[in-house]
Amino acid sequence: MACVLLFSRLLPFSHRLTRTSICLLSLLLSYLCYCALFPADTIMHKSGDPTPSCQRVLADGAKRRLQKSLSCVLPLDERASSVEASRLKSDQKSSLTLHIVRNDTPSPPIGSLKFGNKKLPNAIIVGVKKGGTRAVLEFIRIHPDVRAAGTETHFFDRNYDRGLEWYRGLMPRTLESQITMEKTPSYFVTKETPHRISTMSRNTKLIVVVRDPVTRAISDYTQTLSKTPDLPSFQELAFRNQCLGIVDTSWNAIRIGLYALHLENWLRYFPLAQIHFVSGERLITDPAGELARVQDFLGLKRIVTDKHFYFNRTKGFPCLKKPESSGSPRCLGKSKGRTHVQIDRDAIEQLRDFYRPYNVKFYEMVGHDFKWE
Ligand SMILES: Nc1ncnc2c1ncn2[C@@H]1O[C@H](COP(=O)(O)OS(=O)(=O)O)[C@@H](OP(=O)(O)O)[C@H]1O
Repeated sequence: MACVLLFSRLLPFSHRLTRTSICLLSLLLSYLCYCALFPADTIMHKSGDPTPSCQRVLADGAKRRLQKSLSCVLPLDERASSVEASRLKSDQKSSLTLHIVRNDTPSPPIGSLKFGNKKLPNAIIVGVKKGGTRAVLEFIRIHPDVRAAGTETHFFDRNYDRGLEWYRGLMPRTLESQITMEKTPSYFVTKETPHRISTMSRNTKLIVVVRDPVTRAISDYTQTLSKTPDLPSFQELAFRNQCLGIVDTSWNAIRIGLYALHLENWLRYFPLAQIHFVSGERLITDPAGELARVQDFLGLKRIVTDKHFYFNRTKGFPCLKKPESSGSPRCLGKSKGRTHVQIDRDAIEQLRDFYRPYNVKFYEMVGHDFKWE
């Protein structure tokens, strides 16, 4: 209307128009002003969506910021691999979304999203490399009373100088009732580690996933070869003199399999009862059985059972079933369960002969025959 009045005053000849023509002109001008002020797409939005667009932009931005804050609170690896963490995350996300819809205030209650405290681990999977350590950690952490650091910390072998507070900082937050875990397979063969862990706490529970040392060595070699294609052959590395059957114990892939020798070092600091041995072979054929024993050892209720696993034919390994709440079935990554490099039968037999006395000694020490023939 203001447009019309202004316009009619500015027109020098308006006084000559009749009352009817002024009315018609006013109507036309009103329409033109209206179109100029409210373009077509704005009008469509307004009729189709009751939320004012600026409010929508604010809400979307706030939602994005809150989701970002969430990823800071929960580390990526934990969110990716822990069923419990992803359940928690989706709960938090939906409650935050509700928060945005109901209030115009975009600031999230971030403080209230943190729960529990970061504690030093009560239990550590200390080895062995290529034994099945990732599988044990991923399977045990679906237990609601277990939370674990997602990545290998290497605190007691490579990062000890950083101090215990640095180590604690890597741990997930836990409630009083939950236990904290981590896994770093190289601990088992690092001389200083048993003493260092016992200095942190003599009560730390230790888990060692052991596997036939010959298969383990081939698995180890297969992994190294995938990163270093011009590596010498397995036989060249494993033997000082293959004709005479002299094994090169200085090669790490061979040395790690001397379980009895490494265990002696641990027994100087920890009683045998505080160390639990998981069979890497049975972990594949009967994951629920092995996990039942791990739960008993950790003093946990047997919650992880056979209903959590299924055998994935394509992968050739057990995987975790789809959790009830959300998510998809989970197998371990491509680097777990690789096809091994073919090694000739003679070399394998020679290595079996080499390891036999060490294996027998190991069975005696732990009071269990793992039947690595
Ligand atoms: N469920 C399931 N899925 C996939 N892989 C499984 C599983 N259970 C045990 N394994 C065996 O775990 C082996 C890898 O061991 P680690 O996780 O200890 O390896 S690592 O030291 O962390 O690199 C890996 O060794 P390779 O088969 O030689 O790749 C597997 O044999």
